[in-house]
Amino acid sequence: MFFTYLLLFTLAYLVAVFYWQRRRQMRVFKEMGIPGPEPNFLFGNILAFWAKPMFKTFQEWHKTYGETFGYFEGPTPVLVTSNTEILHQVFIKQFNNFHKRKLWPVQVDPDNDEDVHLFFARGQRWKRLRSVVNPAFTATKMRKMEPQMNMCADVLVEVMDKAAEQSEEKRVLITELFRRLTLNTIVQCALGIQDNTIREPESGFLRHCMGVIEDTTKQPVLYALGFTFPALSKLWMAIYKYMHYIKFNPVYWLEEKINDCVQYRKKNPEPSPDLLRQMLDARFEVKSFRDLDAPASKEGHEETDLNGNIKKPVLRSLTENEVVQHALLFLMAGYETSSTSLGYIFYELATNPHVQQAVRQEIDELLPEGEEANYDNIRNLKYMDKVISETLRKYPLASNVIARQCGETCQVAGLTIPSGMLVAANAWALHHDPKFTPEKKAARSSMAWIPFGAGPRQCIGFRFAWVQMKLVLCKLLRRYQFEPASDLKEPLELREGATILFKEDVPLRVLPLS
Ligand code: HEM
Repeated sequence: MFFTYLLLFTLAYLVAVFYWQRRRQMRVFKEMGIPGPEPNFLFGNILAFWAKPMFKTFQEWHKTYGETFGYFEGPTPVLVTSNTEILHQVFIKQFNNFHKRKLWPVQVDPDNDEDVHLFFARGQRWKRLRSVVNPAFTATKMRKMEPQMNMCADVLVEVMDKAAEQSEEKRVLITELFRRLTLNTIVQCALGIQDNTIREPESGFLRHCMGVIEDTTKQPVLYALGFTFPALSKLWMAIYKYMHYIKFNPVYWLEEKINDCVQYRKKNPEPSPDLLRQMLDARFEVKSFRDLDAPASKEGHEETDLNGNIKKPVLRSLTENEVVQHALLFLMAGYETSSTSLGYIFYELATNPHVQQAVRQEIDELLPEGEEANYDNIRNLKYMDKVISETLRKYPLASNVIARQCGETCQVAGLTIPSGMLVAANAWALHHDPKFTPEKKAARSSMAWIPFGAGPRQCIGFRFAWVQMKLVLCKLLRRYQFEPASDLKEPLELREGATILFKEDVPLRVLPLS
């Protein structure tokens, strides 16, 4: 009996200590004078995202609490803001102290795991990876990849013709086609594989990439536990891996394909413009990534810190595992974002025919007599640039990843941000703020338009995506008139997955121009 009482007393004591600690942690925003929704001591505010997607919840909280507010993911405080001064400080000026991305509760350990790529890496490791991968995305490299992009767009036209012919109304579900196009393009440009995904909806690459994306939304309970008890992250990751051990994980299929490709390319080292060749040339035979991150002083080392200020050398090389992980990252980061963006652009063009006509007119004027669009001449299509910018302003589809974690406690625009706090950009509220409409573009802050994030960790594939979108626009607008199909639902209904995308595919009429 005594032991039962002792056990009950100990349990009650531990629960009380836990409760008291959580309550103390959750006072942080009140002490800073920052408003926000009342947190539950166990989950914080994450249950709100079960009822409504995060990007919509942020917009509602923005209306209730103003441009800067705080909430909790389990015990972790997240400061959400659309204040351009705070964003500028965090993403650019004080990047040295804010170089860490927001971590998800179930993911690899960014400091100790071999399988970490650029997206999750931090500190010197991130700097090394970014400096190796950056040269693969220069203007010169994009110019070399453009013929591949154009070839993929040609196949898209062939497939679109067939799809339109199958219905009397010439109705086509465009996002499914764009997904196949952008995956095919990235497989060719990143891996150098002549894939046929656009023609084959059942392609292995498409099925497995979609499987990975879908998987990010499939374990809400595991994710909730991860947010609530972040200190047990290794346990959540082990459970996640076990679940995939008994149920096939589509990532394994992709890793195997990429690994085969890496082995083949190592044996056949011909020069090629694809991203894999660039990374293989920077491959270095070491036992562990730690040997590459250790400061060294040999030739080829950078001598700057994360902001490019203090001297701290870093080796410009990748391990073989890092090459595979980056190839996988480019597939995943590149195809879904670009296809969803194209979906939004064509939806907007179909529902705003005068804008569609103006883009077409600009193409006809600047690329007369059917001159093929290429990397150099598409730079003159300035109205098209505006249409893409404006669409991404309306729909900042990758907004949920634009966040940073504070390293050491510091001052940001008059606020004391404690170590470990997350700062997230409220991109939807920011982009829809009447202060920052396109007409006021000249006067607005550079932080008012952030669909690709901001600062040194801004999207590395920005130029790749932009060139691809412009080439596709040229190809399709010269050939077709786009109109809403009879069953197009307006306004668009959106859902949140890895990106913010359409709840259902977008049906448009694709009418060949005479
Ligand atoms: C329209 C298409 C795209 C959009 C809207 C988009 C958006 C974003 C955003 C918002 C971020 C986070 C930036 C930040 O935290 O400041 C990001 C990061 C990243 N994106 Fe993209 N992206 C697109 C296309 C691509 C493509 C085509 C690739 C690769 C081929 C790519 C590769 C990456 C990588 C590797 C990162 C992580 C960079 C780092 O942490 O250093 N993205 N992207």
